[in-house]
Amino acid sequence: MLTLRRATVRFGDRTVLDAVDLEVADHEIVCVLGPSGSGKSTLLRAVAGLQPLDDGRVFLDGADQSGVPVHRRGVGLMFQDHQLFPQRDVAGNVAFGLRMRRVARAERDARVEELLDLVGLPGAGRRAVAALSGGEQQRVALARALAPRPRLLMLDEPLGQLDRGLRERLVLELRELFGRLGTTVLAVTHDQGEAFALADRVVVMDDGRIAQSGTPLDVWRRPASEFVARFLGFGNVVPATVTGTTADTPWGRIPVPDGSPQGERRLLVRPAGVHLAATGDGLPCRVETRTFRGSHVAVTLRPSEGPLLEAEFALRDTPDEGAEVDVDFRADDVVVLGAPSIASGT
Ligand SMILES: Nc1ncnc2c1ncn2[C@@H]1O[C@H](COP(=O)(O)OP(=O)(O)OP(=O)(O)O)[C@@H](O)[C@H]1O
Repeated sequence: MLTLRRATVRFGDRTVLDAVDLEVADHEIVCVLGPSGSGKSTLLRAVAGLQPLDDGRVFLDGADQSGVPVHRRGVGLMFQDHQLFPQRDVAGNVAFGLRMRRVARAERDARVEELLDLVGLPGAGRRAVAALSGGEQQRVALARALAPRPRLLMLDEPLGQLDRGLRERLVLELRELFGRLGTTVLAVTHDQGEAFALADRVVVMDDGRIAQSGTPLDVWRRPASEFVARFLGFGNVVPATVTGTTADTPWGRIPVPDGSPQGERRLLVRPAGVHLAATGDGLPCRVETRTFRGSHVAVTLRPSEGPLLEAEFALRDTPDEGAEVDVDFRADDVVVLGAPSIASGT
């Protein structure tokens, strides 16, 4: 449906999109994730036709979009700040794209009603947008973007300004809605929770390039690089020498999954891979901090050797702050990262 071939954008001598290849299939929901400045919005703008490419091509349904203006691309856009028209009521906002396409009045009204039902605002057509809550405005913006039946819907930080609870609810609603409508979606967010909940596939960007692309589960389970691992919030990344199913690390010898890359590597231990062991059977550690996280407790451990270790334990197993414990490691939650180690620091 959407194909980017070596899409490149430069601002002065800075390459903000660096020969990006990306495909989005019909009905697929793809979320582009990455730190601030990694080029996510530029990617969306390039697909929409708001940002010319310095090199490479964008294809929609196989057709090269070079020279095709924004309004001819058949894409819907929804930005973080909604950009609703304050002087128009809800129906006037939702009908905007339909009016631009000169859709007849009766059809327009019917479509607006249908859309407002769809986004959970039935009968809200006459309300003033200024009197709506943030979440309601977000729904109106979504209805407006969906009204002309775009072949591709693009969302830039769609839930950015809303509070956390509302975001978590809306993201599930969005996923359900897009699934029901069969909408093809390319969304951009810096919030990994949002991306993982919404997407069929996540694409992690690092400085204008794609660092990893895969299902949320794949990316979570097997981050491709230290950059991706750290971006996902994993802190236990150390240099290691991998031989067979064992790795020599600053925390001692630990097991790694069968088939792991061999030799000098970076290695990630997910917090769930750190387990309490019988005294004298593991790496001695002191419990530094405990943070209650609902279903588990996140614990920082200071080992007798090596850097601080992040662990998570079930509520009933969590040792007290200051306690001395021994831990061992489970291979299932150890990931030998792909690229060879760059010999430096931790
Ligand atoms: N019109 C422009 N002129 C010059 N530099 C620009 C322009 N637009 C974006 N940039 C720069 O390009 C880089 C990528 O910007 P972009 O907005 O695509 O990043 P992003 O990943 O979406 O970031 P954020 O999450 O903060 O929105 C940034 O360093 C930004 O300052």
